[in-house]
Amino acid sequence: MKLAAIETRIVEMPLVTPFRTSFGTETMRQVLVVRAETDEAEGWGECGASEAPLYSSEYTEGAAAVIREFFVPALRDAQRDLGDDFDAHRVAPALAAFKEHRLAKSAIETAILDAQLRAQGISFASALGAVRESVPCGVSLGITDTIDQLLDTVAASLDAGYVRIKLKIEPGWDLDPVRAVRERFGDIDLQVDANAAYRRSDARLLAKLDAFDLTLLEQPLPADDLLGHAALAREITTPICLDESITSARAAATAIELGAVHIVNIKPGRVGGYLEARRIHDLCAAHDVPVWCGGMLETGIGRAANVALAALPGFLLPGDTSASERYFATDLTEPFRLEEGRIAVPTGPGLGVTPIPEVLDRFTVRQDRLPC
Ligand SMILES: CC(=O)N[C@@H](Cc1ccc2ccccc2c1)C(=O)O
Ligand SMILES: [Mg+2]
Repeated sequence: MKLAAIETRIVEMPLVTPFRTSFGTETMRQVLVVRAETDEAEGWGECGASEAPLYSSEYTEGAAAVIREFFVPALRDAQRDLGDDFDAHRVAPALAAFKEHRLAKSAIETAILDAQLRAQGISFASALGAVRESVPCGVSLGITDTIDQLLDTVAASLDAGYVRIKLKIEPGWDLDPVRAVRERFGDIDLQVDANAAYRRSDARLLAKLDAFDLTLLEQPLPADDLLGHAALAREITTPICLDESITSARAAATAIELGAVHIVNIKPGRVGGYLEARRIHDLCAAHDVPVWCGGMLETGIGRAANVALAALPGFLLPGDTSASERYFATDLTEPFRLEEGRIAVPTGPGLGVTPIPEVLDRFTVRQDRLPC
């Protein structure tokens, strides 16, 4: 393939409701959208970073800068050296010298992979090894001002058909909301996500969650505290799921070997792309570790790729691949809809969806075209 240019757009889309987690509240999603222009097709990718480096160290403007200053020149060099052999599988090696910036790397790799697959007429799902035509969907519910507000959002989510409820928790908002949801809704599939808000000294408090028979407790401790998660796993019965800690297949292998994780939340952006996400899926399957597909409040671009990934064999638990309307009144692509608790896997070439030009233009606040 011949990569002619990478175009980056900073897009700002209002969220239908504020999304509050232990690390902050989002009311607008600022997303970096990447378009890869090749001689045969164009491809799309999305960077999961947000305006501020609160989930991880990456943030939207920083991702745009690292792509402009370092990644595009490196892709130019890779094309020069590889000629026609350049393709999406050469992107990660071409960018490997640059440390971290995985969300930005993922957006570039996805856009180039999408262009390649569209040119070949192959869907993302078949390229990744999907085995299902639709995937069961869970929903992630933010921290609310009152328990009653939370119970209303849980009721609305169950009415909408979501098959699993995930509650954000933080110190001071944990046992009470979980108990209230259990008392009101019985034995629904329920899990919690702390986004690293607790410490090892909170083990006795976290052990009290065992009474509520949760499917999992996601990332209770800091991303780099694998030994803490391993110790916690010996003190509580709720299965430990890791998100922020799992930055690569090697990190997943380490966490599994240390006994720090029972279930893995796979987020392609967090691990540098869909190809590494597939490797983590394969590694976890070899260790009988269930995985599910996490979410970063993606637009339809990232959502399409995530739904395809979630259709792989080892994705045994419902993910955070919620419908577009969970986050956006108007999505960049045709909206993803929940049907009987499931979302259909796109079947068209590449991602199978494309941004709607006038919507993309309406939400674009900045655009750069970087020749390769
Ligand atoms: C659906 C869900 O809970 N996602 C993340 C947290 C999260 C929440 C909000 C975000 C806003 C902008 C960018 C990334 C974000 C990630 C998680 O599983 O931990
Ligand atoms: Mg999480």
